[in-house]
Amino acid sequence: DTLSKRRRNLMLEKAGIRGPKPVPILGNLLQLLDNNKSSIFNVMDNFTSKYGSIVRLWMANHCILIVRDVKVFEDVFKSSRLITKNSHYGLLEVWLGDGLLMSSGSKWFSRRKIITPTFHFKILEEFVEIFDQQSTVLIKRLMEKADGKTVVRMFPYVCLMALDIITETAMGVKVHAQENPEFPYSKALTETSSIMSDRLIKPFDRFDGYYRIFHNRKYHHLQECIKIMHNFTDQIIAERREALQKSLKKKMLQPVGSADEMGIKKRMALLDVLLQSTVDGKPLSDMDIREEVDTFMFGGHDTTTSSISFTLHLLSRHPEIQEKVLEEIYSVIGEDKEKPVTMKDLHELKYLECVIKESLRLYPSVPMIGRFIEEDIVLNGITIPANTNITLLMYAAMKDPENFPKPEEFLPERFMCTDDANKINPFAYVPFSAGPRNCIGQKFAMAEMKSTISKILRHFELLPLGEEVKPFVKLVLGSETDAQLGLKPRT
Ligand code: HEM
Repeated sequence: DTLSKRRRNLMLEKAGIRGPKPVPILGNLLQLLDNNKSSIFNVMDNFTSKYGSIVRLWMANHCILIVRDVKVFEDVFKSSRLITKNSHYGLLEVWLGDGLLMSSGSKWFSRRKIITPTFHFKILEEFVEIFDQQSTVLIKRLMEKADGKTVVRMFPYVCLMALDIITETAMGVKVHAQENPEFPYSKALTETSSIMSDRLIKPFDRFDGYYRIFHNRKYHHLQECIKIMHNFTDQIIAERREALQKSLKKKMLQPVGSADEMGIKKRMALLDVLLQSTVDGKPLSDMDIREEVDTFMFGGHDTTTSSISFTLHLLSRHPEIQEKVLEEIYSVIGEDKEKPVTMKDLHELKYLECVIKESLRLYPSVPMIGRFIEEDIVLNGITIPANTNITLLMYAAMKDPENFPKPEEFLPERFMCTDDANKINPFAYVPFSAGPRNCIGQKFAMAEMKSTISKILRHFELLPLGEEVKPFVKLVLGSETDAQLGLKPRT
């Protein structure tokens, strides 16, 4: 280990990669200890402005490179070898097992292949109705606050809606989280996300042994929450498997999702697609499916909550942009507030898409991602030694003035550019990551966000009330001040 440490140090030094001076044994852990949720961006930015676009950190024996160099991003994203996640993700393992987000090597490859059709356009199209129904429930809840004066904090409202959407689309069940936030599964999920977020940014808390001793109560609560979630997912899988088998027997080999005797088509949940998938002719086991369903639940609700909330806040501060989105909505959907939207309508909301993209640039739900380098590799001409973690600071790259002039400004028009010469570098704009390990739920997310944001704008004018957002890192991007705004019903 000492040899490997010396080798890594020598190679990085030779490549001119620098970083803060490590102390024996702990490395730079102490410099990272006073990390709190909102200061982590400052800590990272201070490192990169002092040491350059690639910075070396030591956490005990773990070497971590933090990177904001877009050329390195490009080499990482294009590589089919660099698909192993780094140690930070280990925290999620008790919950997500070895599902798509966490797995690597041939397991990841074969899973990705069978899960890709799960997000097929035809399946997503069926979900538009769910997006619409759940945002109708949200509108009802918001109406109580919509007096044009009350400051509304959007995150908790949006979160429960996103939870309802992902539970119904992933598992095919309604948990009514918006009406009943105390439902054990929904509560366990939000509490797990919150505990995991706290642990992620505290280097010592990440170690299970340490956390168990110093945060014993929380440790056991976390185990309890995970048990509740696993039991719930297991139960749903068992029910859906049985329903599938019955339907195959009864309806002459018609899978779930096909039309019943009355000709009424049953909607497929993502889980049903997995139940019908095979690897080398064999179906996935209940455990395999649970990992993937839990991964969808994790990947698919906090991320969209964050992006929808930040976008609504931004729109409340930019009335002229809000007006432009509304005009587009009227021209595509019409002025009837209750009319359900179709996938085709959502596709046509091009300006709204630019608004969401720009919001994700300024406030990326996933601000950084990590990889583990298993063997020496050349990235942007620099040989990076094996056994190194890299963290890509996507939030920083997306504010680089070279690729995004006036980087701090909210300018959705920058995404309207159609001429090739001025098009945005695809490796500089990466809120959904890029390459083989990009976000598999990207189209799902975009449809959900367009549907719910347009629904809210059809019903309310968003007013610039309350405090400004103060981004911080949870598992995904949150805001210390929540996402505040005022609401005025449109007549
Ligand atoms: C605004 C919304 C979203 C954003 C910004 C986002 C972003 C990302 C990013 C950056 C990654 C790469 C993570 C990494 O390399 O560590 C990722 C992966 C993933 N996302 Fe999303 N995501 C969003 C919504 C969703 C939704 C709605 C789902 C599911 C319904 C989903 C499911 C996944 C899965 C399963 C992966 C792992 C893919 C793999 O490793 O092959 N995401 N997402």
